Amino acid sequence: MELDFPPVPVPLSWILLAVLPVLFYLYAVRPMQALKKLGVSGPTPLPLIGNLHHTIQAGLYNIEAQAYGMATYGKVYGVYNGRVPVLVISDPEMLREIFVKQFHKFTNRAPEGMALDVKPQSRMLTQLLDEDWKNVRSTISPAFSGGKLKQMTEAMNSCADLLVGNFGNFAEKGESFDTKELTGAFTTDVIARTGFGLDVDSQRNPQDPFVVYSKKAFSFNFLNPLIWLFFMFPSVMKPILEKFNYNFMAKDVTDFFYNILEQVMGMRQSGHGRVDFMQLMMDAHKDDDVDSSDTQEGKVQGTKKPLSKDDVVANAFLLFLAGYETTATAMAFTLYNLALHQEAQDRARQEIKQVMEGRDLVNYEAVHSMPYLDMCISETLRMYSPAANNGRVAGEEVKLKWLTIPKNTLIVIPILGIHYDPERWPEPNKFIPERFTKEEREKRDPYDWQPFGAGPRNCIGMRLAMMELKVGLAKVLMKYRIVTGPDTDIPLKIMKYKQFPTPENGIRLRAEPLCPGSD
Ligand code: HEM
Repeated sequence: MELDFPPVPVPLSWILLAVLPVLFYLYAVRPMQALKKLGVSGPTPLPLIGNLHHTIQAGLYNIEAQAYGMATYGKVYGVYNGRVPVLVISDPEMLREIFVKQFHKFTNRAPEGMALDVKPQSRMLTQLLDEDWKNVRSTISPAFSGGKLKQMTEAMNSCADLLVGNFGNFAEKGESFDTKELTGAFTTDVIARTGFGLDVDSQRNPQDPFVVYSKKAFSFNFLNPLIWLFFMFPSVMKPILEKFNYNFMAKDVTDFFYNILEQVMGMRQSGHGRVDFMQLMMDAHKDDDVDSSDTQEGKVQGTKKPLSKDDVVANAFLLFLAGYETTATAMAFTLYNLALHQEAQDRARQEIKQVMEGRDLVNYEAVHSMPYLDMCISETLRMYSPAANNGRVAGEEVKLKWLTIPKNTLIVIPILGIHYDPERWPEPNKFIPERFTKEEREKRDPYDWQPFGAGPRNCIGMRLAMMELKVGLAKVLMKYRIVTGPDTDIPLKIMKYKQFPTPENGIRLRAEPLCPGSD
C-alpha cells in the first residue's frame, strides 16, 4: 500500500537558515585556511575579521609586537587583514629575492585594485604600479643625483643656521625644548627651499601654514572605522569610497598643497626659472643626467616620459611630505641618542670640527668625510626607523625556497622586528654606533638594516636625507652640547597608534653653549 503524503510547504526562513551558515562558512571562514595551505603558521584568525583585532591591538608602531611575531612564528608567518592573507617575511634569503633578484615580480607595494584611486595619492610614486612607476621614478631620479645635491648645499646650510639660532634661543634661557618641533621646522624649510624654491619661514614662525598642514597631513586617524571596513571588504568599500571621492588625508591639507604647488607650476611655466626639485621635475624628461648610483643595487630601467600636471603636483606633494617628517624624526632621535651618550657626542663633534677646519659650508664633500656621525645616524635609524614596515606584492605566483607565494599576495617586511632581532643585533636596545664601522657593515647581511627599504624601489630621497641630517647635526653640534634635562623621558615612551615613532611627551632636550676652543 502506498502512502500519499500531502506536500508540506518549506518556509523561506527555513531555507535561509540552512543556506546562511554555508554562505557564512564560504565567505568568512574558508578564506582563513589560505595560509595553512601554504604551510605558513601565524596567530589564529577569527572569521571575517581575520587578525584585525591583533593588528588594532598592536597599533602602527610597535617594536615589541613585531619582535614577538618573529620570535613566536619565525622568519615567515602569516596574518589576515580581514579575509586577505598577508605574509610577514624577514628571512634574509627571501628578502634578497623579493627586493632585488626577482624584483620584476615584486615591483608594487599593493595589488592593483587594493589602493584607492583618489587624487593626489593615486598618482604618487609610492602608489604607482609597474611601468607607470618605472616611468615616473626614472623621471624624478635625476633630481636626487650627486650634482643636484651639491647645488642644494647653500640653501641647506642657511636653513641649518636658522636651526642653530633656534637652539641658541633655548640655550640662552636655559630652557628645554621639544626637539622634533625644531627639527621639523628645519626639514620643512629645507624641502620647501631646495625642492620648490619657496622661502617658507617655519623656523621663525611655528604657525606658518606649511608647518601646520604638514603636521596635519600625518595626523592620520588609525582608529577611523572606514579604514577597517576598507581592510575587511576592499572590493565593496573601494567603489563606495571612490564614488564619494573619499580621501584618508584631510581635505584642507590636500587643498592647501594642491593650490600652492599649482601656483608654483604656473610661475615656472611663465619663465620663473630656478634650479630646484620642482623645476627638475618639470624639466626632467628632457634631462639626460640620470645618476647611476640612483639605487643601492640596481638602476631603474624606465623610459622617461613627460609628467602630466597631475603627476607633477602629486609627486611634489609626496616629496614634500616624505622629505619633512621622516628626516625630522631621524634628526630628533639622533640628538636624543647623542644626549644620552656624551662620549659618542664628543667623538662626533671632534670629527666635525676637524672636517670643518678651513671650510665655511658643510658641503657635499664635508658630509662625506664624517664617518662617525654617519655611524651615529645609522644606529639611530636602526633603533628608531621612521618606517615601521615595508611592503611588496607578488605580481605573479613565485616560489621562494619552500614557499609558493600566490599571485597578488601582500608581503609585509617587519623593519622594526628585523632591527631588534637579537640574532642580527646583539643587545638590540643599546645604542652602539660601532655596529656601523666599515668592517661591521661588510660582515652583515644588507637586509638586516633597512630604514630606507631596499632594491630598485628603495627610498629615492635617501641621499638627500642623509645630507640634510649631517648638515643640520654638524652645525648644531659645533655650537652646542646637547644634554638631557629633568623633563627628558628615559627611556622614551613611543605611542603605538602613530605612523612614525612619536614619544608620548616629545623628545625634551637642552642645549648648552660650548666654550670657544672646547671639543
Ligand atoms: C630619514 C629619512 C627617510 C627615511 C627613513 C625614509 C624611508 C623610506 C622607506 C622605508 C621607503 C620605502 C622603500 C621601499 O619600499 O623599499 C621610502 C620610500 C620613498 N621615500 Fe623615503 N625616507 C626618508 C626620506 C625621504 C626624503 C627626504 C624624500 C624626498 C624628498 C623621500 C621620498 C621617498 C619616496 C618618493 C619614496 C617612494 C619611492 C618609490 O616608490 O619609488 N624620502 N622612504
